[in-house]
Amino acid sequence: MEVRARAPGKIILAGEHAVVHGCTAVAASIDLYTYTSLRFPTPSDNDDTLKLQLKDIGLEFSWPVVRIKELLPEMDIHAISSPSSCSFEAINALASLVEEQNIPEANIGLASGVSAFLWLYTSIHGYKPAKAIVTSELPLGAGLGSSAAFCVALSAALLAVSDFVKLEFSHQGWQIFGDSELELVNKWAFEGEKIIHGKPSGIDNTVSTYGNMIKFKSGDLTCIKTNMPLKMLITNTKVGRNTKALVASVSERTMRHSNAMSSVFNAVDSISNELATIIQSPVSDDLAITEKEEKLGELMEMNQGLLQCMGVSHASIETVIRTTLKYKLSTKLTGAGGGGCVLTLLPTLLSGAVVDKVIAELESCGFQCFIAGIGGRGLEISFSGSS
Ligand SMILES: Nc1ncnc2c1ncn2[C@@H]1O[C@H](COP(=O)(O)OP(=O)(O)O)[C@@H](O)[C@H]1O
Ligand SMILES: C[C@@](O)(CCOP(=O)(O)O)CC(=O)O
Ligand SMILES: [Mg+2]
Repeated sequence: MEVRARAPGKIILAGEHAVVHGCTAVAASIDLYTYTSLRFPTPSDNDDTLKLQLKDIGLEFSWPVVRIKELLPEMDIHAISSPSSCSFEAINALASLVEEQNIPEANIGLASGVSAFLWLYTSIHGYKPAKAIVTSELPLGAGLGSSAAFCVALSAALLAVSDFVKLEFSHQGWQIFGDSELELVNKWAFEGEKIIHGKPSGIDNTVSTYGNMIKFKSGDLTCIKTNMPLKMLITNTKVGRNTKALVASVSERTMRHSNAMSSVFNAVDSISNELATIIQSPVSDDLAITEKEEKLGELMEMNQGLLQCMGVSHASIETVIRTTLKYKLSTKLTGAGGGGCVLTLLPTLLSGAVVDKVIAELESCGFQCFIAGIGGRGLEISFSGSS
């Protein structure tokens, strides 16, 4: 039997970074997914390895399970229901197991993802041989939450066939988990995110697990019901960056200027709350929508200014902002910044011709533009083959 899971990426409409420091943020899932499949070999396969294939990247990693046993301490399988953090010793052991795979220098960013895989796998299935295959529609390391989607899809596939979660599975395509399973997936995915991000807020794994649009503060989520159409242009600057390093740099700035940064974070908190209120308030007509869009655009610009104060903007992001401003459109970075993806609010009454012009101008700078569906599905799983 094979289990598959898919988990969406996300955009953050307001509050990235500040959310790591306990402030409110607003995020929505997008209709781009990371897929994982998991299969255990049969005895006749005579295969005693754990394999991870990153299909679209064209890389495959393989560890004899005895090698994993040598380096990683025995997991307490009863701890599946209460995920625990990876110890310092385990982090080092994972790093050794990953190092032995000689990841090409050009893909070295994947090392933390591979460590997270090994940690999640061995925590849930111990030293059992298996093959996991991962593919993703998300750009990796671009602010759209690929790390969280990876951890959520992986945790879900692993838990779906664990002794702990006994699922009534049907063979009818994508299904959703119950509330308690979703909660457990989200907790495990958060542990995986810690390995990749260092100090995640948990917003990315939460929105990837539950989908929709959410308001998130200190681990608590509130579902936001949107009362207006919301269209965002996503521009990938294609400038590579690393969330862990950016989150750490904001924390360092916070240590240096704690009062000033706490004012910056408080301002972001107010922006996120106001943005959520606007999105949820009822609309009567086109004029009301236009007014709301103007307010949202202004809040996005204010949030971008504060992200710049935190030191996470980038010349490429500023280029997108300048370009879209020529068309009176509001833009902010999304995710950790430092490059990666940028959001531009596309008002309902904006003509298709103008949108095409903006996209053409941005793409002429070497950026890549797309419009994704926002606030849709969260995690889903499916089974195939005989059990
Ligand atoms: N499909 C994947 N396969 C393996 N690792 C992944 C995958 N998706 C994400 N990752 C891991 O997450 C890292 C990117 O995460 P991050 O820097 O947080 O950016 P983002 O989450 O915005 O894409 C990658 O460098 C890799 O380690
Ligand atoms: C910067 C931050 O707020 C979002 C990071 O998102 P991404 O990994 O860049 O997609 C960090 C976090 O909330 O964990
Ligand atoms: Mg991430």
